[in-house]
Amino acid sequence: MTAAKHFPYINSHMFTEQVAIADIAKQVKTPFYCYSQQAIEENYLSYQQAFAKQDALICYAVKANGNQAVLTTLANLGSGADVVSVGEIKRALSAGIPANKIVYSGVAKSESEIEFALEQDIFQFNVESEPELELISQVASRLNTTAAIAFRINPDVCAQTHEKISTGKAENKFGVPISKARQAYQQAASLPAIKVQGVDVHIGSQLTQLSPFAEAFARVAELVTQLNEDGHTISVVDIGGGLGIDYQGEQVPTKAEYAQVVHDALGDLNCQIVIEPGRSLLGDAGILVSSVVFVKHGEEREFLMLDAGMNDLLRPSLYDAYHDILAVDNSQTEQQAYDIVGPVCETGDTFAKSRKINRSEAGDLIAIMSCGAYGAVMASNYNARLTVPEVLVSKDNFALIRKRPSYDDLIKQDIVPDWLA
Ligand SMILES: Cc1ncc(COP(=O)(O)O)c(C=O)c1O
Ligand SMILES: N[C@@H](CCCC[NH3+])C(=O)O
Repeated sequence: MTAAKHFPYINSHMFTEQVAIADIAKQVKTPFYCYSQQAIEENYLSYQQAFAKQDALICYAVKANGNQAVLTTLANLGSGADVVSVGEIKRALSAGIPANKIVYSGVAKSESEIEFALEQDIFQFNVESEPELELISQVASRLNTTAAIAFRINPDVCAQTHEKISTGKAENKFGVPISKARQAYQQAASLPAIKVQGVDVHIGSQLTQLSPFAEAFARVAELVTQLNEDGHTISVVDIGGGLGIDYQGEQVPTKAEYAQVVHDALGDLNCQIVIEPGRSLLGDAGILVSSVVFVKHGEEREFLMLDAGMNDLLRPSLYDAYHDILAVDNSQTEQQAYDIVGPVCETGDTFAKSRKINRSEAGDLIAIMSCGAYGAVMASNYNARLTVPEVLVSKDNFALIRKRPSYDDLIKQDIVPDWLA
């Protein structure tokens, strides 16, 4: 829903100062992802404004959209990065995000990944288990350096979101149980090459209620007080990401309301607050543009067959996620209910069922809305389909920010052993 605000020119010929989606489609060919630079900037600035009264560092969650042009847009605004792999550290650094604004999350960091992060001297390791802590201590000792750490605490709070993207319940793989946290910090303080710096929490993604945040942050606040009493110096509280966006008319909390909850729970601790937003920075800033290949009159349903598939945008198949779907040209106003599907050989390759949109025909352009986050990054080559290009629109300009690879590139990734040739 909200994405429509950033792409007014999709459904209208009135906004001629903007780039028309149809013009991009002519040059780039569908399917392609299209992002609005202005929307990304607006979203970042509204976070900055909401947290202006707190000592806060925004560390964009690179996993939501790791395109170098997207990262550069955020780096230019002063953003840090929340990363989960060496690949994401390299992407962030290459976009100009300094290492001292990088926090590193993830449940299974390997020795070589830890070594790389230490060599870059990142701001903080968000440690998710005791064995990980021990490995970081060993590697840091070997490199004769110190690792600044926070434990990611699992507060056992229900995030009231889809179960596949809920991370803060006791049964989830993430973090150290809050009941074991003081013990874990004791261990950290006793290990060489470790500097205890912060406490981290992230209870899930696409949260549309503030109460789970409030509950988790209250538990963190209590823990920070206890840890300080235990003799540690906690100077950073990393509150993770998770603020949801409006996909289907949901009433989502504003960034200001979210910041108020943070302030109410953590404001007295005298800590720097790290925020790791992903979806709420990128989600409504991107769309997937596709063409209708065929309209098929099934026995029970009308199918709109698109050239984009589940390999390009996995969210509807994986989470039954709702995305608004619009006809790019709205000169036809008659509505029709369609099952909107892709070309992949799976019944699950369905973007929407019985969805009413403008009556469409083969060759028409269709926009799938609000897929700037967890869209292109989750794409695959399933069915030997090429990953789709990405485009960034800025005022009346647009630029290709990711090329469509060739089939040759795809085929050459595989190696046929000599004995088969
Ligand atoms: C540790 C961590 N931080 C930040 C995020 C970003 O979350 P979101 O995109 O919901 O803001 C995620 C993803 O859920 C995450 O796992
Ligand atoms: N991939 C998920 C979000 C996962 C967040 C990662 N911790 C989505 O598309 O909604």
